[in-house]
Amino acid sequence: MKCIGVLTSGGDAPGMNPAVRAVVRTALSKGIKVMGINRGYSGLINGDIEELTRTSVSDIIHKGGTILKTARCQEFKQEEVRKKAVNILKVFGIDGLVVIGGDGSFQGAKLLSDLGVATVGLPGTIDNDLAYTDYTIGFYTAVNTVLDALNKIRDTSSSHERVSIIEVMGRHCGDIALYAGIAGGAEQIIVPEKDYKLDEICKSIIEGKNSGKTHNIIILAEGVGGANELAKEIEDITGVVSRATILGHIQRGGSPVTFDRILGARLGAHAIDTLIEGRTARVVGIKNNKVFDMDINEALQAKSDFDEDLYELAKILR
Ligand SMILES: Nc1ncnc2c1ncn2[C@@H]1O[C@H](COP(=O)(O)OP(=O)(O)OP(=O)(O)O)[C@@H](O)[C@H]1O
Ligand SMILES: O=P(O)(O)OC[C@H]1O[C@](O)(CO)[C@@H](O)[C@@H]1O
Repeated sequence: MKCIGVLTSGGDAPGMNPAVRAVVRTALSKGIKVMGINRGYSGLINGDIEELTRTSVSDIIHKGGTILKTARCQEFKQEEVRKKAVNILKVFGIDGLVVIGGDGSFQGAKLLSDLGVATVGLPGTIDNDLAYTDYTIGFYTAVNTVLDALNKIRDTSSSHERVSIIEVMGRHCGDIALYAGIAGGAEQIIVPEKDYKLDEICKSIIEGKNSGKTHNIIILAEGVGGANELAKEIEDITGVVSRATILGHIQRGGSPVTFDRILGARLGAHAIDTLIEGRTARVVGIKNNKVFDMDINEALQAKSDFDEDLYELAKILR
């Protein structure tokens, strides 16, 4: 392997930069040239590609976003477009590709590997929705951002004696809601993996109020439904003033926390080792603090690993 390409795709995630840095510096340390592909698959099909050196990735370890930019590229779902991408890789002399992104990006990587490209996927998404790995790069930073907001909202919820509903990201995965809810002591955690009963939530709000509770925090994963609608329903039923806060893209930004920087470093380095050792159509991940690589098809088929124990613990502790 003489030259490796790296791209970031899908939603950006804090920690993508440390991962890119690790990919570049590990490859260079082994005598492999690195090409940075800008704007995900969109940049790949347009030949938006430039060589990366050690200094290209200096002073980025602490930065949110991705220096390579990212994009969503619907055309990549067409086989003729992917064939064009294969030709571009050949033109640039790239014989291995590291794709940093979420499950959609991995689908693209898998289909590229079916066309003979040596690919390795690196999990970069705040959602933590890739079941084959314990954590994805960006998840812990997003949880910290939510926690910071939750702490502040708790103050005003308490002063006004209101119900505060905080909507967080995670289309099909409740991990951001679950982790931030536990860490922030939310009264209710509503996630796509579990049904919830509005009547029971309202009953506990009224009981809490009667027993002198001044605040009431409900954390809601976006995949379940709208926070504003829920606030109105709760206010109508309980008579307690309810307000919604939708955190949105604030969760995708900011300096990566220690965990995401170290995860990016370890997974980035392992992705290069995987390619050098001739394993392709792989993804890298972490389980029980051990970095590993596995077949991309198996990884994409891994069943959701929602943490039921943590969810039950949240109910006891609230
Ligand atoms: N089925 C598919 N076939 C080929 N390419 C795909 C497929 N699904 C997604 N992609 C490519 O991957 C890109 C990123 O996918 P997507 O928008 O689903 O984000 P993601 O990687 O899942 O990240 P996030 O979890 O942050 O949203 C798409 O814009 C498209 O270019
Ligand atoms: O606004 P965008 O970039 O389309 O992405 C929003 C989506 O991306 C994610 O943040 C993942 O990065 C999802 O939780 C969210 O639904």
